[in-house]
Amino acid sequence: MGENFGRLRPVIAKDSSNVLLKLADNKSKNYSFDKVFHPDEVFSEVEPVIKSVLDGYNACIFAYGQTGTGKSFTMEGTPDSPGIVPRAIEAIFKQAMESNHAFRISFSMLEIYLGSLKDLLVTQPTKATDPLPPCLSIHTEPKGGIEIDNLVTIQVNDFNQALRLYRLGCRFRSTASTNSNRTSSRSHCMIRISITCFDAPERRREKNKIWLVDLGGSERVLKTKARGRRLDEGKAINLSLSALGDVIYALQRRKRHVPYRNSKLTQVLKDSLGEDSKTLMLVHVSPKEDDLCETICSLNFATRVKSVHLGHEDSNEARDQKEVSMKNLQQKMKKIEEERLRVRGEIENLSEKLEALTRPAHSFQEQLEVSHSSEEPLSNLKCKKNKVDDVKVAPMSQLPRFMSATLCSRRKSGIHLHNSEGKDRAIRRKRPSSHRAESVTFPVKNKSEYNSEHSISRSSCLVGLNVKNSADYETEYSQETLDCDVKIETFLEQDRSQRTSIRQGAPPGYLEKCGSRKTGKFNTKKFSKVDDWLLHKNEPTIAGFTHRSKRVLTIPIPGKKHRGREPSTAERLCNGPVPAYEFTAENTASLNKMKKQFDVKGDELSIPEVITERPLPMLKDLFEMDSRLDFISSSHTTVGQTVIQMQDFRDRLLIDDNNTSSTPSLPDICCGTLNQYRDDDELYTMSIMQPVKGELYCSESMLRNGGCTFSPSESDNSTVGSKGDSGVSVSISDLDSLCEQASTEIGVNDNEEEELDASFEPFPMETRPSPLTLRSQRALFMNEVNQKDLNMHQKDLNMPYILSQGSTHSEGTCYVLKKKIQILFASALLGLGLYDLGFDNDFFHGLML
Ligand SMILES: Nc1ncnc2c1ncn2[C@@H]1O[C@H](COP(=O)(O)OP(=O)(O)OP(=O)(O)O)[C@@H](O)[C@H]1O
Repeated sequence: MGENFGRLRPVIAKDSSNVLLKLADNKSKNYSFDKVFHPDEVFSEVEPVIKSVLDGYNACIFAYGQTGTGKSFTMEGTPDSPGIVPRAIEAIFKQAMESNHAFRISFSMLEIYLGSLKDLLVTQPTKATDPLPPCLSIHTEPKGGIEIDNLVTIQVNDFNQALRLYRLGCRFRSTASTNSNRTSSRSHCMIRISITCFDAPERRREKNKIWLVDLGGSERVLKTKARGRRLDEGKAINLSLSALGDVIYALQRRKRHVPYRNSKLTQVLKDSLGEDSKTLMLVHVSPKEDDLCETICSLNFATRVKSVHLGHEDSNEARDQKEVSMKNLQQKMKKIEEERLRVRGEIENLSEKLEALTRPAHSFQEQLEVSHSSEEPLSNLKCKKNKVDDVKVAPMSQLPRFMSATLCSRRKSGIHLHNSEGKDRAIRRKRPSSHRAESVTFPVKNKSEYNSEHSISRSSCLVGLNVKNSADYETEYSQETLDCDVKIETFLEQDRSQRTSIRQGAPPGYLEKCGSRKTGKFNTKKFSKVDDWLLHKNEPTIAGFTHRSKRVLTIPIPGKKHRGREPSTAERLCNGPVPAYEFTAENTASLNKMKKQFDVKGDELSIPEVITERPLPMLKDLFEMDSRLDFISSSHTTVGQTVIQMQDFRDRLLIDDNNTSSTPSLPDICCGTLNQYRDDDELYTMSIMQPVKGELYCSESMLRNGGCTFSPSESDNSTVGSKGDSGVSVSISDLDSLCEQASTEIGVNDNEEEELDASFEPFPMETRPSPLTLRSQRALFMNEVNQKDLNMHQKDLNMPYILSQGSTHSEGTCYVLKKKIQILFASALLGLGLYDLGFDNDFFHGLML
């Protein structure tokens, strides 16, 4: 404050942030600031800025105000009362010392006089002969920093060094006496403290600086009445202050262009006013009433500077634009997500379809389940590898062309082609009109109209192929057979002449010599052929049956009660003990007869001479020992996964002669899959359905019912008893004839038969049940049972035992059927590739013809 205060108009500091300026007696104006300082409180606001400088921020502290208002006094102070500059320098060194980092502090000092930079640390020439100091120029570094070329920068190690330099520079400042201030500053004095710290990554930047600026005072030329050089100095100061105001205004309005280059002052302070710099402006005002206008201008300028918010905050407009852009992006993301989910769903659906199409078949049974019914001409000639009836396969027309099943893909995936109408068909197999056998040839009932030969692989997947011309598919079939180890051949009856050329494993001419089914002649030559075939099959060509020739069938002698646990199937297969069987007193006599007949002296009756003396038993041998096989009780054998139980077979045959009145329980006829029915020709046909759980029970009822038909079926309830769909039907008369021939050819003498027959009670002809009543117990729940039939079936439940072993050859049906069971049993023992060892095997059928 100068001494020429004149008349004062009080500037009232209402509180620490508001200033009330009395404009007139009844008029005043209020200004709000961050802080209204008491003289002793000024530096308290400077210390935080100093701390930011040590943290790497650029900073600027400048004093602004009317001339003579005490700016230089505030910044420089006095020796007794140091101003902002010395105290700031002192604070910098103090905080640097307290820091863990090592700082390099440099000191520079210049003034902007008449628009030019003047280094205050360089001795100014006093004579014309003195060399001129280097010219200072401002340039911008690549990183945006402002550097002043040729400016003397002196590294200072402590506060005193810096203070001496500062005082040295102050001595060169341009000052002059004006009407407003005897020691008026005629320039802008700028002190730069540069700080460098390399080992502090947490600092904002390695090298930063703080400007301590004592601005020249704004002055009104008319009031100061400056002339000449003073006037020029005043104009230059006002001009630079105006440029500073413009920069502040541009920063306040966040204009894209900030006019830094309008003055040297703003150019030098460019990197210390904007961006992330810390700026502290000290506004000085005069208390004099005459300086009211300058005071108002200074306060307005301070208010504008106060409203400047540097940094990267967005404007409202930019914020709105960002919000709109964000919403648009969110909508796009939502659409993309929806599209992604949709595509993912499609991919999953296609994957499921692909998996269904490529899923391997679990068993041949599944293949049968999905095989075509007889609606398609050749459907039952083809095997299907996969079960696809539950899978909805897209029509071919809807699939891309590249996804259309090729022959190879069908073969592997089990895709069935569509019928001629192009409809998808859930492939179902009813009773086949053809038969399958493994490595054997067999006749097929002439039901379908196809007349070509086809060899079908079990592992093939040709079920459902709408084969119209066999010639077109012969290549396919031949290809299929290359992939499998078991070949299945199907033939039409009228094509038997061609069978020898394509069958596998069977000796030539085998089937040609078989008797015709229709003739009812039991041509036993086929047994020899089968024997030959068995010998031929002795080669271990079928996995799992290479040791079958070593099997020994041990039959427990009746009367011996075997104790111990129930043997497992494996044990039974390995000649283990058969399940315990306790004979009653009624059959003891029969036992003794049988032991005498076979000259058995031990407790066990075995047939090693048949099975062990030869690599493989001959079927004729089995027939020769048919009576012995009658003793087979609960014998089990397993081939593959199928168990055949000759359940209670012996019990039906070993009835004491003296106990003819006994009424043994009706034997279990078959497992729940057996059905019988009567057709119009009074053929009593028995259909043994697919074994349930792999077990098949053979029993007496089979013997009593004139014929049997063993054929595969897809389910328990399908086509049972339907007329004409059985593969083989044998009339009673035919079977009788067959039985008679068979008993003769296999060498069963009359004496033996009579002896055997004597042990059984013949079933009186008058009480012989009608074919209908011959339905078994098990057939009750399997057949379509009406109330009428049910009443009749009640009789069946208590039906007396019927002689199974033909007492006369006229009732030899039982005999032949027994033979068939024996053959089945033997086949199971030998692992003759019976398909699942159900009675649907073609080998068995072949033997029946
Ligand atoms: N707070 C104060 N206490 C005592 N004296 C003061 C104070 N403030 C300023 N003065 C005196 O007022 C006179 C003018 O002060 P100063 O030179 O600091 O003003 P200025 O704003 O720097 O003027 P100019 O802009 O012309 O340089 C000086 O003689 C100074 O000693």
